[in-house]
Amino acid sequence: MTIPEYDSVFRKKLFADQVALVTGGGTGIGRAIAHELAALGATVVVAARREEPLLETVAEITEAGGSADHVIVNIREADDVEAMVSAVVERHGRLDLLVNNAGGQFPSPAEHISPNGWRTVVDLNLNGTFLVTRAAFNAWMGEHGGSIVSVVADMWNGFPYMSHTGAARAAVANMTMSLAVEWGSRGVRVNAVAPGTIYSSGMSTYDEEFQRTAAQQSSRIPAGRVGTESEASAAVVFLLSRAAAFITGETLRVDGGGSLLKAPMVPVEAHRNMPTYEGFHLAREIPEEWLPQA
Ligand SMILES: CCCCCCCCC/C=C/C(=O)SCCNC(=O)CCNC(=O)[C@H](O)C(C)(C)COP(=O)(O)OP(=O)(O)OC[C@H]1O[C@@H](n2cnc3c(N)ncnc32)[C@H](O)[C@@H]1OP(=O)(O)O
Ligand SMILES: NC(=O)C1=CN([C@@H]2O[C@H](COP(=O)(O)OP(=O)(O)OC[C@H]3O[C@@H](n4cnc5c(N)ncnc54)[C@H](OP(=O)(O)O)[C@@H]3O)[C@@H](O)[C@H]2O)C=CC1
Repeated sequence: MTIPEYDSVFRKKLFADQVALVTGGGTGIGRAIAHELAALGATVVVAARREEPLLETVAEITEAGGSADHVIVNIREADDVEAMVSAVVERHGRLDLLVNNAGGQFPSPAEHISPNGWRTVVDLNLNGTFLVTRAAFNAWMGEHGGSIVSVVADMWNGFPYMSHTGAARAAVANMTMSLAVEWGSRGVRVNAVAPGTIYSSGMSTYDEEFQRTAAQQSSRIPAGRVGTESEASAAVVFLLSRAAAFITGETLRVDGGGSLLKAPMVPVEAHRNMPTYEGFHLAREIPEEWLPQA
């Protein structure tokens, strides 16, 4: 059976002779990015903790005529990260493109997140992203230039029930701006992509109730639907490419307009637990019918 080519909107050989590292590249959005970059001529290294999905993705890419291999890494471990980046540069002689896609979290009301649960999610999404970015700069990009894109999330207006990841992703967006300034003179562009709800394989890591809530997001998204892995990939590939040569420090939303709506992701229960403030006797008191009814 012939493997159909990745139907990228970008031109073939766009990344010929370039080497890309995609963390979390064995599954979901990262896997789509790895496929698209390989179809555009890059040699792609996919990296994550579990070897099986990485091997599968490498096999798929190879079968489709692309060039790929893998490294096992826990991006929360600084030594692992250094070893991963050294392996890429030793094997392939360069590292032009970095996609910080590895990440994740669990849904929970904030008051039930344990201290270790909070630390784990921040460690993965913020500290891990920093460690990989720093290692790529020090091992190659600082001297030769490069392009970095981190996958964050729709954390504008907060991220209720995922407050740990919201805080960590907002921090990555801020770090993206800092590094764009620090590393511009070294020929390194640093950007981020903020997906809204994407129907990726990552969704199946959640329980059914959460997936139902995610599926209901369509009515709160101007596009009228959730997004695809390829839609997230296309934005990452654009920012990595020369088409974005004058873009750095940016976080690009890929959310069908969902982040523009002020409607809460989770409805607020009717309550009267926030007493009003009226500073003087002439103030207009909110009438009963304007207050939530029991
Ligand atoms: C709202 C509508 C929106 C609807 C809109 C939907 C938008 C969705 C947007 C986002 C989608 C995606 O990201 S999809 C991608 C999803 N993919 C992933 O999340 C994969 C990566 N995730 C992970 O690996 C895990 O979730 C993560 C916790 C981060 C790391 O796991 P580890 O095995 O390394 O960690 P563990 O040792 O198991 O756990 C470390 C601590 O975290 C706690 N912990 C772990 N899972 C927990 C859980 N489910 N609930 C409570 N606490 C948990 C543990 O109890 C530990 O704390 P102590 O017990 O105190 O020691
Ligand atoms: N799908 C969505 O709606 C959205 C997704 N995102 C983000 O997009 C990115 C990709 O997610 P998606 O494809 O949906 O889900 P996946 O769960 O499929 O992807 C997460 C990837 O990260 C890897 N990973 C997790 N922890 C580590 C670690 N400590 N070290 C190295 N690799 C790690 C996982 O591999 P392994 O477990 O083998 O290590 C996995 O390949 C994530 O950052 C996610 O949070 C953001 C907004 C929305």
